[in-house]
Amino acid sequence: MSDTVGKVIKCKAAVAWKACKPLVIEEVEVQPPRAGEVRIQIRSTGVCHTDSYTLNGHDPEGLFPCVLGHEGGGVVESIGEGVTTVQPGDHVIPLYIPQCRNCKFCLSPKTNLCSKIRATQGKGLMPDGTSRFSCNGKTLYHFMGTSTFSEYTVLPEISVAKVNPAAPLDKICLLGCGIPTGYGAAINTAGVEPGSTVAVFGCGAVGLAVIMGCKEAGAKRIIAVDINPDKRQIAQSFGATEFLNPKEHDKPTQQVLVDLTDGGCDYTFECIGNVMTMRAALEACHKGWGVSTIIGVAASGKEISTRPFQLVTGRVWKGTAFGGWKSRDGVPQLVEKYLSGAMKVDKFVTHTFDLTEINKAFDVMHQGKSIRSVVNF
Ligand SMILES: NC(=O)C1=CN([C@@H]2O[C@H](COP(=O)(O)OP(=O)(O)OC[C@H]3O[C@@H](n4cnc5c(N)ncnc54)[C@H](OP(=O)(O)O)[C@@H]3O)[C@@H](O)[C@H]2O)C=CC1
Ligand SMILES: N[C@@H](CCC(=O)N[C@@H](CSC=O)C(=O)NCC(=O)O)C(=O)O
Ligand SMILES: [Zn+2]
Ligand SMILES: [Zn+2]
Repeated sequence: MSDTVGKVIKCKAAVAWKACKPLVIEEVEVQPPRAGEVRIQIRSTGVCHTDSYTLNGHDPEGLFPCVLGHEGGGVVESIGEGVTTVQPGDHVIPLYIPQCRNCKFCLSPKTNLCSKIRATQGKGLMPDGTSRFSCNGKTLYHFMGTSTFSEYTVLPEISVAKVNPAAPLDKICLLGCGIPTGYGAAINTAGVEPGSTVAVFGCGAVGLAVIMGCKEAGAKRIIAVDINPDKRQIAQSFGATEFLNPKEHDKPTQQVLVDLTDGGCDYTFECIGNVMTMRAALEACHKGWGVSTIIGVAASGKEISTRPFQLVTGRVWKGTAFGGWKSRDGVPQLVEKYLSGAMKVDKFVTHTFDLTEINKAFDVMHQGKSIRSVVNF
């Protein structure tokens, strides 16, 4: 048994003190897990666009000071009373959508949106309404129920997926968000069929994972849409058959796509978080049957619009969170798929940093240079 069990752990974490300010590496105190909770030593974490969105003050639920991060891989350090599904030493992926297996959402095959702890999670707190983090006597909020930008973090047991320890945590941490989200959007949410024509707006990690899912589903044409010309080559390496840079066209992107595809796409995906591209993605769908799936997270106060006629004439607007995966069941399966060589993960990692360099991960994201940065502890 580790000598930290039952004790407060002092460790390093990247603290978001205020919106729009760089993260600060601090010594934080992490309380032991309470009943039904698990304390995890985080070994690696990806940096997702949603971390940047929240740090930049765009999330209506964003709270400061907090510990961001939701794409982690780690090892269980200790467990609280009553925890039965994981034990110290287990390799785990923190889950921002839990799976309690009991709530009406978990019992429905139609959704992965377990709501057992959503209310407290959205307030930056553990299910008992308190935080496990503090720094110099000041309480820090949790983020997305995961807070992986810390050497240690505490999660509810229902928010932890136990995974095969043979898988490298510095790669499979990405199975905590971006890859399952995009891949699942194609496979689970949209249900892309063989022979389909699709368009994917935004070629970051999420969009590339959509492309990967569409290719696996047998899509005939996969049109990657991005304003960053550097994304052409990488999108094609993930399976895009064509690349469209809206900046190279005078016409609206939806018109370009409709013209290119004899009336529109069977499926489109928005992986940017911009309400204008959400509209373009919907309007690029084929009359009668085209389905557009929103994945991108738009800033506080933004609303989508289109002519209702677009829906009257058979286009469908959908959305997805974490690609529809029921998390504790799905993530270990995706890890096995990766280990079998049937799913790309390593290729998404373009940059690695130490915790002290975490702000550089945000810099390369904003410069359009990275797909995913992984921070190793
Ligand atoms: N629903 C869910 O469960 C999840 C949602 N998300 C959300 O998905 C979105 C994508 O995340 P992620 O892949 O990490 O983000 P990235 O920032 O890595 O990728 C976004 C891509 O879109 C490009 N882009 C920006 N503006 C436009 C535009 N107007 N037209 C075309 N392309 C554009 C960017 O170009 P450039 O290189 O120039 O920046 C970049 O290539 C975010 O909104 C994120 O918050 C993420 C995970 C889960
Ligand atoms: N808190 C925001 C919405 C943020 C959001 O939509 N998050 C996605 C995951 S994004 C991951 O990178 C999500 O899963 N949402 C489902 C949920 O229950 O939060 C807001 O209030 O608008
Ligand atoms: Zn994410
Ligand atoms: Zn549930």
